[in-house]
Amino acid sequence: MRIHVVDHPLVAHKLTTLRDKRTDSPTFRRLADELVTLLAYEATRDVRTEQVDIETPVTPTTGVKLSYPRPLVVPILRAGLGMLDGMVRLLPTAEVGFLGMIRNEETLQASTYATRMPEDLSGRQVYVLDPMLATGGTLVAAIRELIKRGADDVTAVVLLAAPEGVEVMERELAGTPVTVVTAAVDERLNDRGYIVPGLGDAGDRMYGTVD
Ligand SMILES: O=P(O)(O)OC[C@H]1O[C@H](OP(=O)(O)OP(=O)(O)O)[C@H](O)[C@@H]1O
Ligand SMILES: O=c1cc[nH]c(=O)[nH]1
Ligand SMILES: [Mg+2]
Repeated sequence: MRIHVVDHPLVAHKLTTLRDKRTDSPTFRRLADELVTLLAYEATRDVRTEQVDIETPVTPTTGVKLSYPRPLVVPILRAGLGMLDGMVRLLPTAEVGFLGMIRNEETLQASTYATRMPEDLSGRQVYVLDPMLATGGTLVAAIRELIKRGADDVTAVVLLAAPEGVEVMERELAGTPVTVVTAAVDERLNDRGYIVPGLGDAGDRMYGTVD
């Protein structure tokens, strides 16, 4: 597994506002969207392309276009949904699948409550979106499902990662074609499995849940 931490002042600036507990839900959603677009630029560095012949008003030339089969983008509901628009803005022809997953806040075990994506992902590049890589349980389960369906290149785009979760992914997904692109790797997890300093519960902050 490869990990790429995007080191850029605009990313750091937006992430700082996202972390701030005073940032309200509409601003949180807008910043998450902008941040994903910046991360997507790095995450798609190896997106597959093919050569294409075109004519400019001046002369024939060759360029590139995204290859078929099209990439698949999979947001992990709920919080990953807030990253979808920012990603498909850069990849407008991508197909979109969905995975609904929830982490039990007592046991920290992830479970899947909804799956809607192609059965056969052979030869497909897949971009998984989830703002938080905490214990790693959610992303490991999601990526195992994608690889089981035949995906041969998976990139997870996350806003924040914990070192514990990165270690779990490296161990559990060793030898698989997986890359993680993130805005930061934070200090640690607390005893409730939250990232420190983190940004709190991404889904709650994005959608205004207060329970
Ligand atoms: O790395 P892990 O320890 O598995 O934790 C990370 C997961 O927890 C959060 O989702 P949550 O279960 O809160 O669901 P939500 O998006 O519906 O709020 C987050 O969006 C990740 O999916
Ligand atoms: O810090 C964390 C950990 C898991 N899920 C979140 O939303 N935030
Ligand atoms: Mg949540």
